[in-house]
Amino acid sequence: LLATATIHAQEFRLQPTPQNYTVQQDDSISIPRQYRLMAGNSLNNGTALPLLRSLMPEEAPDAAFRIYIGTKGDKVVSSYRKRIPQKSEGYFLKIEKDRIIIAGADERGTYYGVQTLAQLLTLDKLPLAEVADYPDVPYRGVVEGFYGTPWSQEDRIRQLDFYGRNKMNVYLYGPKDDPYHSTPHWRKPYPAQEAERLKQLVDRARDNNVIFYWAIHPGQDIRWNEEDRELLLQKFESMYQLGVRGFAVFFDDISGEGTKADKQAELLNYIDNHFVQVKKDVAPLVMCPTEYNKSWTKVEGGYLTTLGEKLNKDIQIMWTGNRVIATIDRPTLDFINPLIKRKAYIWWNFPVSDYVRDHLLMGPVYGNGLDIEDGMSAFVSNPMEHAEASKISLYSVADYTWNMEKFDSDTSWRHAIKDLMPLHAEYLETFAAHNSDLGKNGHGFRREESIRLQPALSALLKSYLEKGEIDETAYNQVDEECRKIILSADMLLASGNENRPLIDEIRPWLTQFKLVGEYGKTVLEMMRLPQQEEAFLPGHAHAQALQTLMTDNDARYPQGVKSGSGQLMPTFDALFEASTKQYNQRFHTALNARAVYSPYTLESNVQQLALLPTQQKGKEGSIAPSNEVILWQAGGSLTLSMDRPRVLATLRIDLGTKEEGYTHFRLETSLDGKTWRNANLQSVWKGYTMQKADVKGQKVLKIRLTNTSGSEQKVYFKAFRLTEQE
Ligand SMILES: CCCCCN1[C@H](CO)[C@@H](O)[C@@H](O)[C@@H]1CC(=O)NC
Repeated sequence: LLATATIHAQEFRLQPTPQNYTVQQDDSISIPRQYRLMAGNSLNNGTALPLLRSLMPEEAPDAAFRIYIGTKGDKVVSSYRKRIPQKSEGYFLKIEKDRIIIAGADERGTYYGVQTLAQLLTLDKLPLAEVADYPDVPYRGVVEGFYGTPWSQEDRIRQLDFYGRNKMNVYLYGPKDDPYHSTPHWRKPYPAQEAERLKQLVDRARDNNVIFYWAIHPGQDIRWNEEDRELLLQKFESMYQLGVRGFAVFFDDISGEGTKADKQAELLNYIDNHFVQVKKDVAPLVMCPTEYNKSWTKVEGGYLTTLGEKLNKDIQIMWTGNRVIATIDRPTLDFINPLIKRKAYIWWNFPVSDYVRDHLLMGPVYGNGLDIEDGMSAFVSNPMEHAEASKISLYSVADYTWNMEKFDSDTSWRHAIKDLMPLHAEYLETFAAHNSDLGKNGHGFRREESIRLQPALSALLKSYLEKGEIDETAYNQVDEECRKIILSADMLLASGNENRPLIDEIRPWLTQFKLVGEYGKTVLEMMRLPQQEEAFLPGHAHAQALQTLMTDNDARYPQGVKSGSGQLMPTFDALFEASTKQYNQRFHTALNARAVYSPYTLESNVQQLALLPTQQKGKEGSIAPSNEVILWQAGGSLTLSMDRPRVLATLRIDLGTKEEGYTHFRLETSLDGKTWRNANLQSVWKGYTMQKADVKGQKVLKIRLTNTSGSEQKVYFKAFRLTEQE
């Protein structure tokens, strides 16, 4: 506890950064043990008072110290009325020698004033401070909208408490793989147990002054008729009975009938007029369009303009930016807002990692404009399936959306890490700094990684590759960082209960991170020895052993676990290869000089498949699955090439579609890359989407899968696995 207090005292900052915060110079009071509460009755069924009482338990009617708390219009704060910012969710907080005043523009503003007081109370003395504060962006928070394992109940409870502390006011529940959110069961009410858990979340959201939005994803099989419309409204009504007061309809990642703009608008206006406006205590309806980013929009097609013209004005329209994964800037908003005739409700696809699941995205939030707060109605982040690990980014999203012009990416990132693990902050920062880039991916979105070490890494590599020399300064910096990497991994793995949920989430990556540090140290030693015939060998063998260990993936993550993949590993691999080649030339040997070896290479002109990693374990080979909807263009193909002809035993493919879906594709094999022969596919189990090819005993060099249907096919890429004959 002492360490925490020390950390806080050293670099105390309020989170998110307030609009106005002044402290009377080195004047403070000790935290009052007792106080007399003067509360406005507008707070009676709100959550500001319970939070205050949890922070300062000793109420005493005759205490000298007083706390005045209320919203604009309450008598108890009437003399401070003019100090309250005229902005929704604004508040005025003042600490004086004998009193504290918290006056909100509305109940949530008052609650945020108490949250700010909560942070000041972590100091050992209360500064005589004055805060006049309010948010830049009206709706700020998180959309749980990713593919993959939905967050657990515990994850979500911790998330909601985190949103309350960080002044985020929106959580949209929309996990793609919840069958009651999407096809097939969106029409059905939740079974009792799930309903009870959702009710707990709704209650927890209310405690944290967070609007819990429940989203429905009906587009894949909705019929535009009265029956489905009523079933959807009944589902919303059943969620309303659970306490939900925010509703959304997502039409993203679908195909077919459900994509029609006029039908979508008709349904949404009906819901607005017959449900949202009737209930009176429900937040504005939110919808996610099918064309939700600029690269998927054909303006002349009229989809967005139809929504812009027809949708009731208070219905919010989501937007991910110029691409599926993109940062948001002024030109992005200047494109979309005029089309939809309202301010976009930004769905920011970061730090979501469901398309690069072997990576963690732990780096700073950066790249969004700092001058665009007036151009959006909301900014919600679609996070990783790793709830705790996502908090680094979410902390900064809260900071950015509350006070955009004062947002400082690096300061916010460092404080996010301190907030997550105050006692191990330096170790978590080392880990996070080297686990931020996504690697190559179908969306072309990249992030900076190992920023502070980059100059040393490139100097070391450059002097070694070009002059065979060692840049001693760079060498020592990289060597020291490898020591810190190994130390950080061990300290975090052994960090016990400080933040066990976080360590449980990132453990495979921590193990990998330690191997990266050891690999770096081993390669650095090799660099010193390519002229020594005997001494070089153990290091080379150790480096290869570490390479093997780094590809031996954790069973829970079949697609692999990557760490330091942006800067560290490419540099260490290049140095491994260069020093081994030097040794081979000097001693006319043939030590293996390839750092990353796989017998399979993948080529494809289907953008989202082209960069999927291939794996080999013993006799098994695979292309890593993707979680997304793949837009497979007509004529598009994927080719898996071997390093030499190999005899197949089995080949299984799963495109997530039924029998007839496979008629759109042709599977072929080739021994020379020129002449191809068809391989028939048949379903493995009736009614399942996995298919097997009759390739047993065939010697092949290449395998090719082509969309021969003449039109784009939207499929999944759930499996592409082969086994070779012994
Ligand atoms: C075909 C591209 C699918 C893009 C899917 N994006 C995310 C990134 O992978 C994924 O989490 C999914 O929920 C989301 C859909 C989306 O961006 N909706 C506005």
